[in-house]
Amino acid sequence: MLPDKDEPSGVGGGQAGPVRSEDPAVTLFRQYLRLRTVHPEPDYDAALQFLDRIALELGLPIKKVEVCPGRVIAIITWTGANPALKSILLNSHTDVVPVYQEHWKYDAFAAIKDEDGNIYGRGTQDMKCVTIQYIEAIRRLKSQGKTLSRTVHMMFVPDEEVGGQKGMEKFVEHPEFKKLNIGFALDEGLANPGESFTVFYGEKNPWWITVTCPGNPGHGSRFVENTAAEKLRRVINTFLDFRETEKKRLNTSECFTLGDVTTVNMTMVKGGLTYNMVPAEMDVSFDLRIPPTVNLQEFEERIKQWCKEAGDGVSYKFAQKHMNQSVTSTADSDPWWNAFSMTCKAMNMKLKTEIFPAATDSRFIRAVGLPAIGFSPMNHTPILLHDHNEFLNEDVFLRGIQVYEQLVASLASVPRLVGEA
Ligand SMILES: CSCC[C@H](NC=O)C(=O)O
Ligand SMILES: [Zn+2]
Ligand SMILES: [Zn+2]
Repeated sequence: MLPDKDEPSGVGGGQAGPVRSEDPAVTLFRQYLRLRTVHPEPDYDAALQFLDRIALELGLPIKKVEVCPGRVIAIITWTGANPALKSILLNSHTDVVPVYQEHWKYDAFAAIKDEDGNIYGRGTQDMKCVTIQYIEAIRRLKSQGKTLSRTVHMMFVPDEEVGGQKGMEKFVEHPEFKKLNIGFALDEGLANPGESFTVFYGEKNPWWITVTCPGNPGHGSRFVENTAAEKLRRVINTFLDFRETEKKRLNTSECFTLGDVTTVNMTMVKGGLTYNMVPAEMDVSFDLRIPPTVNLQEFEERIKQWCKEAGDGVSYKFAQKHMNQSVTSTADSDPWWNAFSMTCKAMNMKLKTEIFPAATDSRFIRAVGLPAIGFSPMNHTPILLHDHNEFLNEDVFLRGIQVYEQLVASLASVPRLVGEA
């Protein structure tokens, strides 16, 4: 299969048969996918240049705030008829995770479209699709001559995939963030293989923990007492036993989804110098994701106890420890949720509300007290974020633009709320 040319493309990957001309929104999506904003060295300049061009096309101002050296947040703003009202934030991150190219059918940065209209590339689901869908929805609303009462900000953020410390976590504390006067935010969600759309009203808290096990050193030919490895084994056993318990709870009547149980994965082990020296220290690291319903203080006490029981001197340290458990209202009486869910209902979309199993920049937005909903309009699509051969069908992508068109129009038309200017 031949890679499609950049533009004006149209043929489904060089197939014979009738030519379906490509929607310009799909062409733009494919152009954006070709930018290598991939870790560990994302080409953020390319993304910023692309966004400059978009702002120019839309006739909207773009603001850039460098929160850390080389880490710029860009904001394209469509001012509403009543700018004193709280605004709507459409958030997306510009970075993508790396690929194992040898496991991909096509070049992960060529945005190849196959004969079924499936577009392959890193970021097709996470979350370059959503970025372009926001842009295209605004483009269409503007070209229809619509004026919405609330201001809409599209925000483009770096470094979400590496934890957001130099991105959204910094920016929510920046005076420029306050100035945006945000009332409600949309951010990324996940695909759904069925007919429904999954909507996330909260997230699990990520805890990244390293447990250090000190022990007596000595010659590898002896029975050294109280070794690091013996303690390490106890630590691993307790964490992985807990993993089994949680795994068993999944898919039972009390826990329906991954968002309802604590996940534990052992992700790194370190220690030792040579075959014949008993090491003085061994380390093990875990990635834990804890639902907002868990008492975090009690949970940390359990970890403390596990370490104590593993032996003398066993200690732990956090590389990430998120404690904010705020969730966004999905009550019918909530004006934002009402606008969101009613608009989806009017489009005959079935929604499934869940807790996001991993972490997104929404956690920083919720942590400063703002409501945020995680939503990527991809149904009939396997969940392939961070996976090989990530793809999105162009029809699903195009339908998502229509969804945002309606959603943005109704969210930015939510009448003045109590306490608003
Ligand atoms: C905990 S910070 C890392 C954030 C990352 N986000 C997307 O995959 C995640 O691992 O969930
Ligand atoms: Zn993402
Ligand atoms: Zn991701």
